[in-house]
Amino acid sequence: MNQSPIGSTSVDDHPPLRAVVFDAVGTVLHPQPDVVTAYHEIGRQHGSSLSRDEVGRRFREAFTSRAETELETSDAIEYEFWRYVVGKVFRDVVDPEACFRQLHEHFAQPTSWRFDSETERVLTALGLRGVVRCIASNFDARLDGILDASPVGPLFDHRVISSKIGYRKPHRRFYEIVLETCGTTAAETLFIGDEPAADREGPAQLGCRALLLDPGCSGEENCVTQLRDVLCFLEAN
Ligand SMILES: O=C(O)COP(=O)(O)O
Repeated sequence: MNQSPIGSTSVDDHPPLRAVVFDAVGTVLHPQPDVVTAYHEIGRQHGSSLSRDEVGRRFREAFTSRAETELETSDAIEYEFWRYVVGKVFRDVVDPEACFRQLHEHFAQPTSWRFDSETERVLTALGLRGVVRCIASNFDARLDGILDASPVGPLFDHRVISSKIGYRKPHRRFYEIVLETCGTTAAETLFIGDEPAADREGPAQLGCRALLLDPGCSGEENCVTQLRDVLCFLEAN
């Protein structure tokens, strides 16, 4: 077990943890191949001659251009956002709409994703302790199909998906709905995820405990390097 700083978080005054809420993409779920490789390959099939590096640069620019204030959503809004991203990345494809549809469908396929190798073990261990396990994601309704196709899917007691509830992380309402869904108070609930604003600061503002998952963190408070550190955190709290 690596020495992450989880023990440094003293929460003696908190009630026991009764729920763990996992972010999806970048935490328990990873695209295979990675997003840039998939975009580059599918773009190429549609006539794009962009380099992989250029695809990556354009993707990051388009993806991060989303206003932090636009946190209300729906499946239609998510669909249009992804159409916008693909359009920003590829201006040299023969049929932009066909390219977009293929990419959108690609990321709906369970075979385009893999679960972190520790997910099943961590969820099973939490279940044996009677801890509620929730997946809470800014991904859209495509996540349902991916979870339904995996043995990992039924190990989550609840799913909260932003496009279905109308709010994206870090909108406060998103976390409130997670708590209502889990039936736990903020202090009884631990969030874990790879995005500081969405997965750590957002839930912490409501009084939840929250861990950033970052393989590169060292010594930082409320940051762990691997998924199974959640179990150590529960032991220590
Ligand atoms: O924005 C996304 O699609 C990623 O969503 P997630 O990291 O909250 O699962």
